[in-house]
Amino acid sequence: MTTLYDPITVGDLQLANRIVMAPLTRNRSPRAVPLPVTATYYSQRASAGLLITEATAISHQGQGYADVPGLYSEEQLAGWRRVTDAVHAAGGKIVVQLWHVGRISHTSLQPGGGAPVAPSAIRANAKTYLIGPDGGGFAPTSEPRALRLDELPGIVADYRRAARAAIEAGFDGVELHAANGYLIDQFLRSGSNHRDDAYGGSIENRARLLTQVLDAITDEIGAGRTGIRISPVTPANDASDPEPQPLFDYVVRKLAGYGLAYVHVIEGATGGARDYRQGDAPFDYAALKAAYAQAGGRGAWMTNNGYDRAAAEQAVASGAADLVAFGKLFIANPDLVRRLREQAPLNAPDNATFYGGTEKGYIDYPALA
Ligand SMILES: C=C(C(=O)O)c1ccccc1
Repeated sequence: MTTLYDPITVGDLQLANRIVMAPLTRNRSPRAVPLPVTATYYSQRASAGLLITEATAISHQGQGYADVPGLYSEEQLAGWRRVTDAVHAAGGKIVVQLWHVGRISHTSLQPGGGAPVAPSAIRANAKTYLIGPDGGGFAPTSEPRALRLDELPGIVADYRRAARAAIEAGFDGVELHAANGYLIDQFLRSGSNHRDDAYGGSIENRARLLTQVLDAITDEIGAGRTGIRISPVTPANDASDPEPQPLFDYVVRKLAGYGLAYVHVIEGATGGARDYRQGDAPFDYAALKAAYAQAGGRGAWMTNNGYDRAAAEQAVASGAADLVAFGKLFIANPDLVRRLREQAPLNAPDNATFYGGTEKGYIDYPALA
């Protein structure tokens, strides 16, 4: 019987186990440049089968929070090379999550102080994290402007460029962030996409940007080094669609044709209730996985959100998942793999130091003796 601790080949990547560090925003990259301490943070956790970095902006326009990293300047790439070198020296594998926030941003973070961009000019009922003269805090996101058709090829090119930059920075691959109410999810969900052109209305149209971005990334670096994250029913960042099952059934059937390394699925509300639902019926994750397989999907299936050791072991043993991603548990337990395998006690995460700050709550969690 397959266990959480067995190796697995995921696309072009050979992973030592099926325990994944989920992407975790930590707001510790001033001027969007990862600091040397970030290399320590990720290399401490290198025993994970796979590390997925915190969400990383593909462009200045794609930035939505203070002190989150980017992948679009030489200084940022140099910062990430420190990280990939340190992780590889520790025997780990790491991919970078490629992120465009769309409307989840603020004019103070945008090029020239402009409006954030989105599929439609619909303000999200959401907040973002800003740092001002008296420190960090959350503020309402700004009113976005609708992207013009002629701007979309430029955004696709930004994803392609970032994917190439990721490989140059030493990453083993990329994860396309298509979840949690950010740009690609804003196009997918009818609550945020009211376009009346080829990128709005039908499910096929709302998924068009996703497929064009995946075409570009997989053409640039290969599908075997490309994963994707989706969140069918999350309400994060005011994401909403009343019919998530047909929408994401279509999405995974399209994903099946790419030969991706993996599909990463947030089950329920991100960081919240696993049984959260949008629309009339509970979301059927087994049906989603079956639709992907039926359409020829061969990528690994990664699940996330609120798993403990028993649930993760059960998910892999039953075949419901090939890998399980852990977020907060990896913040507090750099040696989570060992602790799960040995059923050792777990450090409790300190919520007060999740976002922003220094080494406290970042690299000072103890490993087992
Ligand atoms: C990138 C994020 C996501 O995917 O939800 C994020 C951003 C800010 C705080 C927490 C999470």
